[in-house]
Amino acid sequence: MAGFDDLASERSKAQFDVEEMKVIWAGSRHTLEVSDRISRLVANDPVFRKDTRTMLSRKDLFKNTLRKAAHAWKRIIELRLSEEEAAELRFYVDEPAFMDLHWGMFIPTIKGQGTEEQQQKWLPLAYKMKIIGCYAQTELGHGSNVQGLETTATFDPQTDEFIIHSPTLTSSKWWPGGLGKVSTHAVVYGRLIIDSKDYGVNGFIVQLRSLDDHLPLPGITIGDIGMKFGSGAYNTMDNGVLRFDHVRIPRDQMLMRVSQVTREGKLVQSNVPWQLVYGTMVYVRQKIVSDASCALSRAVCIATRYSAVRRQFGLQSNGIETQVIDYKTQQSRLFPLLASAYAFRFVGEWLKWLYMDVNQRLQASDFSTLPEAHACTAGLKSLTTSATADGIEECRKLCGGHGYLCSSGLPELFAVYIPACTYEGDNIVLLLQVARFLIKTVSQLGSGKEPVGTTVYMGRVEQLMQCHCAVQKGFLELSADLVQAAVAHCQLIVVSKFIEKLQQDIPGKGVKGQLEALCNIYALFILHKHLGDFLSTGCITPKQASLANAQLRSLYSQVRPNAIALVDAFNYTDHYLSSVLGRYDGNVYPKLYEEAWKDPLNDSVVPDGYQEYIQPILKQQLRNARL
Ligand SMILES: CCCCCCCCC/C=C/C(=O)SCCNC(=O)CCNC(=O)[C@H](O)C(C)(C)COP(=O)(O)OP(=O)(O)OC[C@H]1O[C@@H](n2cnc3c(N)ncnc32)[C@H](O)[C@@H]1OP(=O)(O)O
Ligand SMILES: Cc1cc2nc3c(=O)[nH]c(=O)nc-3n(C[C@H](O)[C@H](O)[C@H](O)COP(=O)(O)OP(=O)(O)OC[C@H]3O[C@@H](n4cnc5c(N)ncnc54)[C@H](O)[C@@H]3O)c2cc1C
Repeated sequence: MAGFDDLASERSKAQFDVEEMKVIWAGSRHTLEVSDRISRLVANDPVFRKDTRTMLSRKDLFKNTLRKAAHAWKRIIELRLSEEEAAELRFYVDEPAFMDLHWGMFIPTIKGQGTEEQQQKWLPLAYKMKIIGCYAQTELGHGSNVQGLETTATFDPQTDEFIIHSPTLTSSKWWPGGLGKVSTHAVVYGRLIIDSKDYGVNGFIVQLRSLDDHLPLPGITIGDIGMKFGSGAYNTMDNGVLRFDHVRIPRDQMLMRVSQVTREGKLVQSNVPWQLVYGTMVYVRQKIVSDASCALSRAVCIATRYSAVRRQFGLQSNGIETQVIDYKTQQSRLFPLLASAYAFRFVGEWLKWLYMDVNQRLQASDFSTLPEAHACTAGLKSLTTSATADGIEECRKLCGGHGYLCSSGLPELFAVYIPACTYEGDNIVLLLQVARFLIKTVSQLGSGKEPVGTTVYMGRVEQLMQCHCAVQKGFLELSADLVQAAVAHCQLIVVSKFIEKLQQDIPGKGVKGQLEALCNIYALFILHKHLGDFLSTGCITPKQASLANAQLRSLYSQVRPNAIALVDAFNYTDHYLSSVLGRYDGNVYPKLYEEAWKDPLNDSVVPDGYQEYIQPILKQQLRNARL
């Protein structure tokens, strides 16, 4: 078979140990073993099939998601899966659902912002799924501006309770995932009011629905906010709307690690920075960076395998056309994305370490690295999600017409992925936070602090920082240049962490060589993309720039024979890729043809509606023709 032979021949060209590269990509032999075993468990379970998703109505789609979530939970219990294995299973089920927010936000919030006592009360309930929680921060009128939230939590000393209320339409909670139809509880962010004084935004655990009949509790109005981008995609998630009409909760349901309210209604600030109220967002942003490398690698795997199977023009002496992966234009679009996937993987590993390090320091009341953790998670979340969203779309285009078919897996991947540029912090708003951090950092240079990083990339950041920003009325008015400086700073981090990765012990024949090539491709691609910045720094000359470009092109030739092996190293099952174009066996054309007939439109040869609408036209034309 053409496609199969092509991929088999490509795999025989590999100049490195693919099995060892799989370990590098997974992070360790242990994580490779777990992800390999769990991904195959999911792939072989018919309940987790994904190919019908785009053909279901919203209600059937959602009910099917609930069925999958219940089955996943049942398998986790039956197989006694560890937390790590359970997380892998939810990842490979590959369907946005309330479980993501229960495990990925509700539980981390209680762990990060609850007192020991509150953790002991609520975590066992959450871990055993006796309650299902969501993270209700964003409102109809405010998402980016957390300090602008309007929901109120007013302390009532008479009853030792907080009264949770939605005073305006714009204070309606709006967007929280899992809120619309499933969650029984939420961490609700609202303004703490004591004795008519506003003490700003805090988190409160609020029960939303009865645990007996799932009906909303008194004073609670709750529902789904409606269809989102794409047909299947994120519509498996019940992003919800929630309003409170003076709902009372016990005082001990305010998350009190950061600040406490005493029985007398006195606010006591603990010794941790108030920004810990934002801690869950930092946690999720670092996770999103790893998720970006997964989503981008998935799209690149599909586009790379298809580029090796697809032949177009360039008839060769053996009578067959040229593989499109051999065209320099295809390589110059595809290989930087392949390099970016690896680059984001490694910076995601580092960010996970940074996040754990910050948390360990917090335990010892060392808050010194919190600002850097915030800036890095915010900036890298912004950089990697924007690049990944653009990269998935580029992979769709790299697959030509067939990339636009749902059976390619790319439209669905794009539709599910792109809100990552918005949720957990709009990407521009987050870059502004990085810019603010850079301004503070630059102002401290010379006081013993020296910038670190690769010279050329460092020079670019410094140059971009020589722009104008003005502080007006306590609100930082940042020029767009500073946002570019923030992007440059994050790209510097990505390149630096890739270089650091290469300094580690990297076993396996040829593995380090391939990673060095990918690191150089990423660094030179970014240099080429932002050449104006780099030339304006004076760190490189036009001659050096053209040498760098030539080097980039020669690196593409170096990667070309290894491209299929480099995407095989992601170790994705065909189920996870859910793409006819990205099949491991390359058997594309027969499968594309087979998939077409599965579409419900092909259930009948003559389509519904022909008799009512088309036949009369044709008949009329026929009559006209006879007249
Ligand atoms: C896993 C499963 C996946 C599951 C998959 C994921 C599914 C999707 C789920 C989506 C969930 C969501 O979207 S949840 C909702 C997400 N929402 C957001 O991300 C909102 C974004 N907005 C914000 O974070 C804030 O409003 C922000 C923009 C930072 C501005 O905050 P403020 O106005 O309070 O503060 P500022 O005046 O800007 O800054 C005051 C100081 O605090 C610092 N600061 C600000 N934020 C900080 C932070 N997070 N940590 C530390 N420090 C911080 C600043 O650097 C300043 O420090 P100094 O300079 O030293 O004073
Ligand atoms: C799929 C999805 C899932 C979500 N899940 C959750 C959830 O589970 N829980 C939850 O609480 N929230 C959730 N959200 C909400 C999400 O966190 C917010 O939408 C996000 O933080 C962006 O805020 P916003 O909508 O207010 O955007 P806005 O801030 O209104 O953005 C609009 C435009 O204004 C610009 N802008 C805003 N402020 C500035 C500024 N100071 N300077 C320059 N430009 C600015 C932005 O860059 C953007 O271009 C979800 C959203 C989506 C799409």
